[in-house]
Amino acid sequence: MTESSAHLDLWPAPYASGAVDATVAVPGSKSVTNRALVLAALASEPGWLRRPLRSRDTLLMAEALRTLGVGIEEGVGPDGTGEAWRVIPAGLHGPATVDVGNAGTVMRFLPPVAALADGPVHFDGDPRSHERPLHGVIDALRVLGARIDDGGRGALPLTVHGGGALDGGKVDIDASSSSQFVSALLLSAPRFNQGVEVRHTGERLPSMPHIRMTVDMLRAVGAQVDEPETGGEPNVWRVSPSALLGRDLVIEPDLSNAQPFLAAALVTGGRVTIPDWPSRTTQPGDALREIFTGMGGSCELTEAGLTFTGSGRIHGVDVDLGEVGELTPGIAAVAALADSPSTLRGVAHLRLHETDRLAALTKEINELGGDVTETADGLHIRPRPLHGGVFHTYDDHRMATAGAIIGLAVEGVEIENVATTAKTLPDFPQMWTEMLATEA
Ligand SMILES: O=C(O)C1=C[C@@H](OP(=O)(O)O)[C@@H](O)[C@H](O)C1
Ligand SMILES: C=C(OP(=O)(O)O)C(=O)O
Repeated sequence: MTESSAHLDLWPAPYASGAVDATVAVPGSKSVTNRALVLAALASEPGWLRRPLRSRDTLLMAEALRTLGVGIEEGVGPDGTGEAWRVIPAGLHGPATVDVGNAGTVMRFLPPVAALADGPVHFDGDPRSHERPLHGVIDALRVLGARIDDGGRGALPLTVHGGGALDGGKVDIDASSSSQFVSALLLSAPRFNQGVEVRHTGERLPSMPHIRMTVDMLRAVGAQVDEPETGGEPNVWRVSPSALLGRDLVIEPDLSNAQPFLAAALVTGGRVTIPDWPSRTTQPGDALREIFTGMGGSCELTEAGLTFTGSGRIHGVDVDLGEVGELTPGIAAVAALADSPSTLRGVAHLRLHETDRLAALTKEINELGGDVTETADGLHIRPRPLHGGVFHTYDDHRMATAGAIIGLAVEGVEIENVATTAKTLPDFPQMWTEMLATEA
């Protein structure tokens, strides 16, 4: 926060002089790709992932699984169309070293996989990865029979001393700091000797759609899952031990990465179509249809995809984003440009995401002349006339896209380190520029 702008890598965020009118094909979902990779690696037969996301987070996941012995080959899908990964499960071996980068999915989903390997697996990542919560996974794995050396930190770096198999069984966890603790334990559980029974004992559990995604994807590969939403006990998930099927899976577009493009329609009073928007999905980004409609505009789901049309007015919202926390930076950016104040609630856990997102959004929007205050669990955003300036991103892909949204309406915004979007959307700057080339 103290760097002088002379040494910064700055990207002039394009200003929109008119209404955008574009179709933007968004690459595959990070959350679906990384779950599909883990499940395919644990299956008893080869499988295919078609149209996988290729970004820092998913390449780190693929590389980590390869390091453990899994085959992941480039190819075209069985029907001859589209780029694909063929995943060939194999015995999981240590010693191995896994770089998690700053990927929540890698640092949380892979220690349970490593517990099944036949040797030590060392995990480390970016400096920020040492600060992100992991205790839920570490403590739970120990209860389930794993040996983990974390130097008493309850966080990265750590070594999982895989014993070739894991007992599994019942475990209580507090997943109020990340839903990924629950997803991590469930994803590998079919391969635990006794499966797993996970009970969340803490306060609010964030990001429920992502847990639904885990359950749906487990069921799709043949796992038996009991869970609260289909008649199970509240806050308890059970996965039985079983073999998993290798599947041929087409990865949905990343609806959270569609957010900045939909926001562009809202902010410029234009129109953006996202092809292949799924008619049924567990992705949290699907909530944008309702949230952005409430902020001004309308959407229509047709054969062509989801078309969002801005009305030329942007309204503030009062909304609990606890289920869809990863949408917060983009919603905050739009809210800073609205005609009335907004309150974003239910997202205290964002303080431990890629960066402290509540502090970062507050500081960066205020430095452009905004009036944002942090609350215990979110943000109050009172729109003010904004001016240009540097928008710092703190190695957070969603800070970069949030700054780009503001830059559409405010001349002279410069995004520091826009390349950080490579975490989930490496082509963002080019896609953004191309979208704007179609201004009406
Ligand atoms: O399981 C997943 O794929 C994710 C779950 C959520 O994590 P938290 O519950 O830690 O917010 C979300 O924010 C993250 O971007 C992806
Ligand atoms: C919180 C996010 O990522 P991660 O999977 O690293 O938790 C995100 O993508 O907004």
